[in-house]
This record gives sequence, structure tokens and C-alpha cells, in this order.
Amino acid sequence: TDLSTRFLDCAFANPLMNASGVWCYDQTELDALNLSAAGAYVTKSCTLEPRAGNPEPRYKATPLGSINSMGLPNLGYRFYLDYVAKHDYARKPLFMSVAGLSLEDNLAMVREIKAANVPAIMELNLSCPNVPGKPQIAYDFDAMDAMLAAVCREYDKPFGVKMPPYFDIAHFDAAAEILNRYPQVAFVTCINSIGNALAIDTETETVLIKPKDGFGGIGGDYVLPTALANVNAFFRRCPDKKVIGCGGVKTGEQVFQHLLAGASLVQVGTALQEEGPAIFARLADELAALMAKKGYKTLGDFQGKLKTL
Ligand SMILES: C=Cc1c(C(=O)O)[nH]c(=O)[nH]c1=O
Repeated sequence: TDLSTRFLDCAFANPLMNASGVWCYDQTELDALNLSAAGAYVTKSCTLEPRAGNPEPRYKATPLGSINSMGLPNLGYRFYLDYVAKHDYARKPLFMSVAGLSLEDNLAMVREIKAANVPAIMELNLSCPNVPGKPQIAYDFDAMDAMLAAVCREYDKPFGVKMPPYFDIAHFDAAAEILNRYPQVAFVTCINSIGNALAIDTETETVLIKPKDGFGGIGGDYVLPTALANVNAFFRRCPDKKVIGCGGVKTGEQVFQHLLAGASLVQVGTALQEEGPAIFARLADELAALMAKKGYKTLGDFQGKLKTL
């Protein structure tokens, strides 16, 4: 069974990688992903200046996944740009996630990334739900359009966007119509956490996390059907773009479902946070075993071939 794939002219030993934000904050975490069985990895979304993020507790595992309101803690784009400049791309591809707090901040970072001319693939995060006072861009279609127009003017390479979940067919249509105006947007990563959920500790009668009165983005089992729907909705609507699946992956079976729904690569968030980078070897083995059982030799044998009734 061959798990290799190609994506944006890069070779991947397998389609597995972390979701931005998980196990990718600093040198130690990033090096662990580089040494893991993941076929690629992505840095924590960065801002112009370093950020401490929201007060703790800001991440909690829950019975069916996780809730987080990290608040975009990161070491600042200069650290991640330096990290991606030093990476050995012959070992595995590396993505750089960018989540500026304003259009101007994004343009300033994108200019520096362009000037550095690094092989890292840029993933522009349009869906951070946890910066108080900053509504997420991808739920404001005019703001998303303006952001993409400005970034495409500044940047000179294909890049991708990290999208929030949508829950209405009209919103799939509207978001895809905007994305399709920008051929430079070569991929769409679906989904970010489902924003502003609330998890409660019954015994103490208290919310689980401190920021935002306990409101935070959820991941894990809760989000798999929504993640698969968003992967398939954009796979159907954006035939000239690739889709990266993210959400609800903790076994090889869910990797298989994301690929079947149209994903070219599959990101792992909550399950990686809970199990650690060893998860990638397990997911690769489980995916290969499932493929062998079904008689598939390569990802192309089933990728994007979800059947309807
Ligand atoms: C970049 C900020 C994000 C954060 C965060 O740093 O709070 N959490 C998420 O679940 N998704 C994000 O995109």
C-alpha cells in the first residue's frame, strides 16, 4: 500500500499532518513533528508581534473532543519565518500559517514571507474564533473578499486558506464563489474548530475554560460530520483547487473518510494534542490496513470518489 501523494508540486510520503495550532508553537514542538511520521506539518498561526494569548485554563479535553480559546498565543511571525527558512524540505513539506489581527498586519507579514522566498506553503487563517473583539473574517464575506484581493496582490505564490465550518448551503455557495475569484488560492483547509461552544463541569457547576465566560472552539468527535460536509462542499464547488481536510480525525478510518470526501491531505488537531506525535505512525498504519482490506493500492484509487445514493 502506497500512502504517498503530490500536492502543490511537493512530494508527501503520506497525507497526514497536524492542524495549525496543535503541537507547533515553538522549536521543540515543531522539531517533534519534523521527526514524527507525519508527511508534512504546519506552524502555529502567527501575528506581527508575539502574543501571550488568553488566560489559562484555555484548552480542555472533553469526553468527545476538546474546547479551546487560546487567543492566538504565538512567538511572532519572525520566529516562524526563521524556522521555515531553516527547514530541510527534502525531508518533508512544511506549511506556515498566518493569522494577522488586521489586513495591514497580514500584508506586512506576507511581504516579508515573499521577500524571504522560502519553500514553505502559506496557509492564511481566516477563521480564528477566539480573539476577543475580532469577528472571524470568513463569516464576513466582504471582508474575506477584500483580504484575499489584497493578499493576492502582495504575494507571488500559490497559497491556501483555513476556513471555519459553514452550516448552510447558501453559505457554501457564497464562500466558494468568492474563493473561485482567486486562482492563486490553490487550496482550502476545512475546517477550523466550531466556534463559540460551551463546555460545563457538572460537579463544580462551572465552565471548563477561563476566557470568554467559557466559550471556545470545539474539535474532536463532535465535528467530524461537519468537517466532512465542508470538505465535500468545497471539493464539489472548487474544482480548480485542492482541499485539505481537518476535523474529527483520530483513526485511519476518519482519514479515509476525509480523503473519500475529497481531501488531498488530512490534518489532525485534538487527537494529536491528546496522543502526541506518535499518532501519525498509528494513523498511517490504520489507513494502509483499511486500504489493503478494500483492495486499494494508492490514495488515487478512492480519493474524492464518495458515492451518493
Ligand atoms: C489562530 C487562532 C485559533 C485558535 C486560538 O489561538 O485560539 N483556536 C482555534 O481553534 N482556531 C484558531 O484558528
